[in-house]
Amino acid sequence: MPATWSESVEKAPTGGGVGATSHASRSTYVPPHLRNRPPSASADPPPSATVSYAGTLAGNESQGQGGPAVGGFQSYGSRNDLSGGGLSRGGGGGGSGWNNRNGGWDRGREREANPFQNGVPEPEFAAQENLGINFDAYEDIPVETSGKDVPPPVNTFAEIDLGDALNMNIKRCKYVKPTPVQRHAIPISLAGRDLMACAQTGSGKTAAFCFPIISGILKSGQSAQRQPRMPRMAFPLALILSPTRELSIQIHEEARKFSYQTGVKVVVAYGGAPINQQLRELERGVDILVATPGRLVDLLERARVSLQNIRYLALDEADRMLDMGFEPQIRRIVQQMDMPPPGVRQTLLFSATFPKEIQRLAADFLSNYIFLAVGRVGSSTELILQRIEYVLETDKRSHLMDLLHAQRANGVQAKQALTLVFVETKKGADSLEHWLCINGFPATSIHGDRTQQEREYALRSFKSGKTPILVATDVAARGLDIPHVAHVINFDLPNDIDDYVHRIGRTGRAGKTGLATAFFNDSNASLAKSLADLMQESNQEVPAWLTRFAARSSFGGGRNRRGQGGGGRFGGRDFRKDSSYNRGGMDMYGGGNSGYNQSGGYGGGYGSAVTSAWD
Ligand SMILES: Nc1ncnc2c1ncn2[C@@H]1O[C@H](COP(=O)(O)OP(=O)(O)OP(=O)(O)O)[C@@H](O)[C@H]1O
Repeated sequence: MPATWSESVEKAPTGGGVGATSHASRSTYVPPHLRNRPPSASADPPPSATVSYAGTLAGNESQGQGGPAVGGFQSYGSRNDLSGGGLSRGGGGGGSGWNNRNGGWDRGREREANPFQNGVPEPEFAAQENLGINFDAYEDIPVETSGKDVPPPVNTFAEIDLGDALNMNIKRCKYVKPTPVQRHAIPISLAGRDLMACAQTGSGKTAAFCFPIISGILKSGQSAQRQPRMPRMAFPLALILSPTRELSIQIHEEARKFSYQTGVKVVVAYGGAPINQQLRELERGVDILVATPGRLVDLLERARVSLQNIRYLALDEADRMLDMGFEPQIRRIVQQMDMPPPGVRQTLLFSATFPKEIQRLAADFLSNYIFLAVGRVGSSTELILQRIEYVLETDKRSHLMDLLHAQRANGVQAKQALTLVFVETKKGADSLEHWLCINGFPATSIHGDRTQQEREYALRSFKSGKTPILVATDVAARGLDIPHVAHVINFDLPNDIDDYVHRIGRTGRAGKTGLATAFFNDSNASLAKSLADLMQESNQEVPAWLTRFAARSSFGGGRNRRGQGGGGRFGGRDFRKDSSYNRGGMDMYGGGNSGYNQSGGYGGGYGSAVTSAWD
């Protein structure tokens, strides 16, 4: 089964004809002004615009799912084991053991595409990246938890009762032991507790929320239920929301690996792709729905999804999901539809950054939750070497060229050294991509003005090394896990330090090291203080000129979600511990909602409007 829309288009027998960029096997560059054109008889770009690159990598692009199509899978067969019944919470494992959900998949097992295959036989997965994870890099990482009765962490996956099928998939993923956030978050979630978890980029948060959800569904024996009177409506048990389409696609791919041959069915729904295919998938049954908010609202309005059976709600990049751009949609989905309230469902919020204002807002969605911070809240990992260079606006391109030439001279190339370049605007991305290509550096771009098909193609072309430079807006800033991103360049710095943290976090993942370079000039003065502070906290060398900028601009304000705060951020970062938030002596650790911000609408005055790149 093609995992994404463009895969399905590319695999369609009609072939080609969906625009020049749809040629999966060609490393052709299409200038921005020629994109989004209707198909022509010959989709080939003009020869002058063609940049051929890294012939050695040709053919590396098509990474289909390999396995047979799932199509036609209709039901879980013998899932008459709804003994769990209701929406009971809590780990509740007891001795009852694991419900056998294999019936449906057993019968249709040959139909379940192997998510591990990716076009190569399963044993070769052993050569995957995760073997190299450097756990020493996480050895002395500070961890803080707060809340009532925090379950103790575990040291190994074996200590946790996740079930055989899931354990098998963990082995298939080559996860030898849990990362720090997994060590703490998984037992908390398995105990049925709500969780707000903050852990550094690339530290394994996806598995930290997926494992307990899959395990909980398996344990309960509940399955994707159907209402005979509403056969076309899907009733997922878990909802995972993320801010971008590409991140939803990635979470879906990960969750499918984790739930392989467990009988747990994962479906993804995101904007920009034809809704009909997603509707068909949903009709076949769904346990875990991964979605972007906009598409989910559409599905809810069409009455094709009901949230009444939701037992698990996970928000990835939760601070982003609750900031001004997404908050109304999230409230609509979570509070104004038919989803069970906090205390009935279990809610898991994850991000690498959690501004206090957002924590306060998030409390509306949680019940008696545990706050977990692994590493410094919102800090960057020390695995990333950060360099800040003063570069005038007019010199940025030549400076970038120097960096890329130096990189090439060092012999690190193509797939082994991908470079991600962040810019401020969609136009700027197109223009820089074009300029790089005509200067002999194969690049592609991802931003909100590109079609979804082009976005997915660009990402695959980048991952494969065919175009080892990706010019991106913030649409690629969060969550994307792309192996071999060796260098993140902030050609234009963001206005917000948290965005910077997420952007540079595209490198230095899963214990590996990475490099992040930023071009700074006077127009970034408002970021100087938070940037200098962040670098200091991450044991980076702060240039003297930046310290001077920071001293000068510290009065200036600027858009900074972190607020005044000051001082080290580790310790007391659960906003419930901050007396200024703890109005009226309310027991913030008590059950039920916090009572803050019930009306919604955070007015903190930060954050740019959500661009069309999102969702
Ligand atoms: N226990 C583990 N052992 C080895 N590798 C792991 C383990 N857990 C996760 N990984 C790998 O670490 C990488 C980063 O994980 P993930 O994408 O979940 O990070 P994240 O914390 O969500 O990052 P971000 O904040 O950028 O979203 C992935 O490639 C994942 O497969």
